[in-house]
Amino acid sequence: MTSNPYTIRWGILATGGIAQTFTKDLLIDPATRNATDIRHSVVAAASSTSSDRAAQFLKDCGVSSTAKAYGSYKELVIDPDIDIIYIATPHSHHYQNARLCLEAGKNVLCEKAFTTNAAQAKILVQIAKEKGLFLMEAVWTRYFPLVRELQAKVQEGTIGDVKRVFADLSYRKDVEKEFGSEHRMVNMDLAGGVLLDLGIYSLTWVFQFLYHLQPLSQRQAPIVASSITKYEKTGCDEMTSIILTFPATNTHGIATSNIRQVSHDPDSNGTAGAPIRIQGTLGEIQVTGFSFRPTTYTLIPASSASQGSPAKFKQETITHEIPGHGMFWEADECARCLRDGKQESEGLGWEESIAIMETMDEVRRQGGVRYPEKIESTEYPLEGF
Ligand SMILES: NC(=O)C1=CN([C@@H]2O[C@H](COP(=O)(O)OP(=O)(O)OC[C@H]3O[C@@H](n4cnc5c(N)ncnc54)[C@H](OP(=O)(O)O)[C@@H]3O)[C@@H](O)[C@H]2O)C=CC1
Ligand SMILES: O=C1OC[C@@H](O)[C@H](O)[C@H]1O
Repeated sequence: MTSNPYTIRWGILATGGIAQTFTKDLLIDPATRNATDIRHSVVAAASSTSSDRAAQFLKDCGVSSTAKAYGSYKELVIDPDIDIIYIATPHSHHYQNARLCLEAGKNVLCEKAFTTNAAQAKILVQIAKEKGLFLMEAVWTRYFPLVRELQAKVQEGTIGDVKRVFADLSYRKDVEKEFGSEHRMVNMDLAGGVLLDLGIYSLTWVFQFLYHLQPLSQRQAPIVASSITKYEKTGCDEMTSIILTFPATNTHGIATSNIRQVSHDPDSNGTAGAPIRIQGTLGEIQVTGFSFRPTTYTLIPASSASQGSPAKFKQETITHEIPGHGMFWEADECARCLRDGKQESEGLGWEESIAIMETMDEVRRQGGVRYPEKIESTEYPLEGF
């Protein structure tokens, strides 16, 4: 598009699994996804463990040897050569880590779930607002072209008036063996549990249609009815089932999640039933595969006999190729927001991130899941982070 792409310089905070996946995606030439207006440069990484670990991380990701390796997050946030920091620590640490970055004047992309609770999210947003900084929750799925395409179809009325969205994510096969009682997925000290880790994707599918279909001036958080079953070993939430009612449109979202695989196999082509169904008066859209990394959807018209007026589309299945893991699309969004002087993304604005955190607070309240005081706290700074 332009001969002079806008380049942003990333600092990576933490060196675990997703930090590596994200960093590798940043290094993929944006032209392979037809993005010629922006570029990404990884200029530093920090590990709370040691600078050697940060250096090894950079090497493993294939980052240029000129990038800096820090042995603490505090050193990273004061590096003047960084435009934005990507936070990839466990949920329990997001509030403290994001606040550290914002207080130091850095823009932030923070992994999901944004924080452990809405009170923490509100404080981060307030600081970003006051300091004129960009802040975004890294719900990468929102920025997939496939999702944008579906949002446009729904907004155009392709499937009529949308009434209901079903969304499920339940897929781990051997939980006790894989996670035991210490892994961040199930560890209460790290804000583990299915809701903040996987349930947030089910909520994302519900929100990115039903929250957005509410007229802007009447946009409201949903009414929440939910149930939780706990994981015996740690007391974290293992299965969550949520019914959301969006009052401005009287639509319902059913968001379910389980750490364990339940019925459908997202690896399959959807023969056991699509985990995502967006249902309208003229038909529905079914999305198959892992709901956090969607590749395929099917448009299914309702039969005119049962619905009165016929749908104007034919049944069709569409597949999108992903030239990498797919985390670069959220990074591209950050680059464009910084270039355009925006502090928040329209794909997932502050108000919506807070509304989702409030929904998860309410689900945890209804199901009796509370994290240790230290990680629910809004106190800052706290020892040990
Ligand atoms: N978007 C997506 O697809 C995915 C997102 N995620 C999200 O990313 C975040 C991190 O997940 P993931 O990468 O799987 O986690 P990992 O356990 O693999 O990595 C977390 C990293 O955080 C740092 N850390 C700092 N303090 C602690 C602590 N007390 N305990 C453990 N780690 C600590 C460590 O890096 P160091 O030692 O270098 O400081 C560690 O390597 C979570 O918010 C998760 O929800 C996870 C997987 C996929
Ligand atoms: O965000 C995520 O997406 C992929 C899952 O495997 C992972 O547990 C989760 O954190």
